[in-house]
Amino acid sequence: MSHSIEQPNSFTWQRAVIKVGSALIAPDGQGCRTEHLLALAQFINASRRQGKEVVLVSSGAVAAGRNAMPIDGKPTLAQKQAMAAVGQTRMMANWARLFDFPTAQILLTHGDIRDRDRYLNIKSTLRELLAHQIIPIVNENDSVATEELKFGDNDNLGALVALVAEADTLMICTDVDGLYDADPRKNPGAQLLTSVSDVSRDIMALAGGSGSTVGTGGMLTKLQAAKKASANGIQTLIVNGHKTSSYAALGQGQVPGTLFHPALSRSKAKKQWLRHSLKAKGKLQIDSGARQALVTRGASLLPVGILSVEGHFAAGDALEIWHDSELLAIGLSLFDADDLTSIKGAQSQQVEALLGYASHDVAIHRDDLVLL
Ligand SMILES: Nc1ncnc2c1ncn2[C@@H]1O[C@H](COP(=O)(O)OP(=O)(O)O)[C@@H](O)[C@H]1O
Ligand SMILES: N[C@@H](CCC(=O)OP(=O)(O)O)C(=O)O
Repeated sequence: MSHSIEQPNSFTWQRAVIKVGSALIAPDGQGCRTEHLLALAQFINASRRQGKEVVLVSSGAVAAGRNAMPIDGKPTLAQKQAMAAVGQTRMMANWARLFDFPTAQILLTHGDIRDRDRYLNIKSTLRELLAHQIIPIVNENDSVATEELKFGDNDNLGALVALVAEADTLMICTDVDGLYDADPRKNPGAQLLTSVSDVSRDIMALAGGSGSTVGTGGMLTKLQAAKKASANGIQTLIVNGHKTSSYAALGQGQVPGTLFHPALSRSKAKKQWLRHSLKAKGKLQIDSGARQALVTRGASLLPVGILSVEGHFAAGDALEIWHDSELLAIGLSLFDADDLTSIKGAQSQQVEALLGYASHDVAIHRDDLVLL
């Protein structure tokens, strides 16, 4: 088996997606409480003071809206969607009370992340919010996403958000200490696994369903999320959000639950993705100043350094970046071929006038660019 029962490992992180399950928001299965969120909010505050960045993925809309719509028996899908609509605002108000900096709501469906234009917009929005020290709080758009409410879960959403947000860490806060070798609610002798290096079939087979009335996926969706994150160079932690000691340990760089190691480094994962999963749709020639900025400063590519644009491509497509006869880098363009041709060589402040609309001031953001 590829797992081990060891002493807690230490770990470091810089940008985390923290996923908070319904059980922590609504411990009684309905309404919204702060009981289990205070210690987490303090941890987030302290982490931000150290310059770390956090995106929250918060469940709990359905549970938070449940007592506004008393019904007999199991709610129908439409009733759950209505509960989510009521509960989402309550849940956001609950979070806002815990932070002394602004919070922002982002509601997503899986379809939004699959659509290239929407994906780019989500990415840019997250980037801007983080740059302005605002904490994005993401949830599924339950009221519009039929199949998401039926099959969707915020653990897998958390992994996708970690990818879009370029996070190095996914922390899943739940009501259990981590991954056990059997569901601890049913097996009192179950052992906690502190470190998992490969989310193999053996590991997947350990997962049972949700133990609470409000949780959606149980341990299985957490393992799916960890697998996805790991394949993209992101580490995942499952921690018990019911225990304040979890956050104290995290604050000291210790792992209080289960740590899933990334399968490869983030830069390698990104390089593989850009190199092998995406076919370049165009070519840019850049000048020596831009080459210098990319290579020595890891800077974004500005329109001013672009000498020529070749190919038919849309915003979001991969482009090769050349300097003379040297293939330097691959990156995702923020503009389509026509717009990039119009703004090549221009100063960033001229972009709006040239295109006729306000847009990005870089052509390829440094996070979307790998040097070869
Ligand atoms: N192997 C396992 N190890 C730990 N917990 C497990 C395991 N299998 C199933 N579970 C259950 O998963 C639950 C957590 O998932 P869930 O109820 O969906 O929480 P959340 O609302 O935080 O997503 C635990 O309370 C536990 O009963
Ligand atoms: N989007 C739903 C929660 C879905 C979900 O995955 O819940 P959970 O298993 O508690 O993380 C809501 O806000 O109620």
